[in-house]
Amino acid sequence: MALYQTAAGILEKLQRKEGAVKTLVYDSGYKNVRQLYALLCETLRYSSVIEEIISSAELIRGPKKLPMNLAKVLVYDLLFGKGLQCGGRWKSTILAHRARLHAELAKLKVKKKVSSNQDLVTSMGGSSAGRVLPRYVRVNTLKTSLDDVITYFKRQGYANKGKARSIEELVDFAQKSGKFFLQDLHIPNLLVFPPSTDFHNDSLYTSGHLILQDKASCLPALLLDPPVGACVIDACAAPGNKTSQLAAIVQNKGKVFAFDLDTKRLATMSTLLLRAGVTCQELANQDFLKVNPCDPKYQKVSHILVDPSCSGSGMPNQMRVLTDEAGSEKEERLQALSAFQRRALSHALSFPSVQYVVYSTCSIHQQENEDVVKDILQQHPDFGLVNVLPSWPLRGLDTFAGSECCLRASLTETLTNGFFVALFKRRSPEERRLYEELKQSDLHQEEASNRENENKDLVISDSSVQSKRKSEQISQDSASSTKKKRKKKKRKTDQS
Ligand SMILES: C[S@@+](CC[C@H](N)C(=O)[O-])C[C@H]1O[C@@H](n2cnc3c(N)ncnc32)[C@H](O)[C@@H]1O
Repeated sequence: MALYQTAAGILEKLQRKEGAVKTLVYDSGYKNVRQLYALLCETLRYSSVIEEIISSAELIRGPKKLPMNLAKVLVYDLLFGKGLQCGGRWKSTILAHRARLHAELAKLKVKKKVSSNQDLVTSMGGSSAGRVLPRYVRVNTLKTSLDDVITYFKRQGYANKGKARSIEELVDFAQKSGKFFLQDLHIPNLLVFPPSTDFHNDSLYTSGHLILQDKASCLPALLLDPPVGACVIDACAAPGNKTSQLAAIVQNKGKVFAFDLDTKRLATMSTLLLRAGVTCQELANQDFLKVNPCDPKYQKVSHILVDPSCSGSGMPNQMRVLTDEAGSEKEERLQALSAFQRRALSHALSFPSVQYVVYSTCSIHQQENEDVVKDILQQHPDFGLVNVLPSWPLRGLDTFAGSECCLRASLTETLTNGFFVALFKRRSPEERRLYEELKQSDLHQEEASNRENENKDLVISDSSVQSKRKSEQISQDSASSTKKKRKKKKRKTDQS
């Protein structure tokens, strides 16, 4: 029963906005973190279906009524999960209603004209456009190679369907079930399996040869792309999936300094890194904002990954919780988060030798994404954006000139969790000179058109359009100048 009581307690905390699912799961002290997390994610995904069934089956009526959140997790496991796994006093209550609950589920399917549980969730707004995330599996090259893993899966009876050519192909693939897999078209060393595939008990997963990581969350480390032997910082690192990816990219040779404020998450991270064969890390239970950039220890840090705490609104199981928040509370929370994100990103850019900084969130909110990037670019003219992965279909929202250099990810467009990534590069002295010149000429232009406007009211709209065009040009010029330099490197990423 502890499983269901703990899960119900977490659902309550989520409703009181006391944290994100993952954090609350880690904080609960429940031993089987994976089991608890899976139960919560699925209960949240089925939430509207379960609520409707509970209501029509009149499950929580009467004097000794079952608490709503406990009812939700129990009904989830009875109808959609592994069957009830407890012997507590509420089990008999639920079992007494079993036939009625199944009947209400069947009625609801008829009403919604669907036959599968997944279609029912979709029809009730639980998941976008009937799209389901496939199972993404990153091959940990610290322990094995892509070829060896492919050979292993073929021996296990999985058919290799080759490399995907388009996101549409992945979408079709994700509708299927069976023993086969594809290689991803954007991320090298990423395999894609049908959604129902479960590797939690697979020996390659338990031994750290495979990392179960959403495709979008593989982007930041991939785009940062530190060279072998580089000195890297992972600013907000736990539970460490991106740290292990960074360690694989530098081939365990340089150094990965990883910081996190949360002791429990850091402990989980230690286990994850040990299992993944990471040896180049230095973990610190420390506030990244208090790390001294001038400490000689960080003198050689050339690449920094900033993946700070965010609303998590891009995670499918979080969407409902966030959209249910009252407007003003949501706004306050977003403001607090984006203030921290600005400080963390700005702090990263202040390290004296840093050349590249990648910023990412699993949020869909502009306040945590484009707005943060725009402000930071204004505060740090010595950095510009790199136009990463040109073949990626979903770009930053058009809120500032150059926002198309950023990447967005979503279930409907890229078949991933909702995500955002921007890569900053320190401008060379030549790029900085060019940038200042263009900025200066833009200011002159603006000044001239302002003076003109004082005299001629009628040309106001034309002048401001001209001024806007010019500022767009600046960003494109600086983007294309950095783009040329990165082109060779990024072509490699795109092709692989
Ligand atoms: C989105 S999670 C990071 C996920 C991680 N990058 C990964 O891929 O596994 C954000 C992390 O930032 C940590 N955090 C929040 N404020 C921090 C701070 N001031 N300094 C360091 N870490 C912080 C949180 O504890 C949390 O673990």
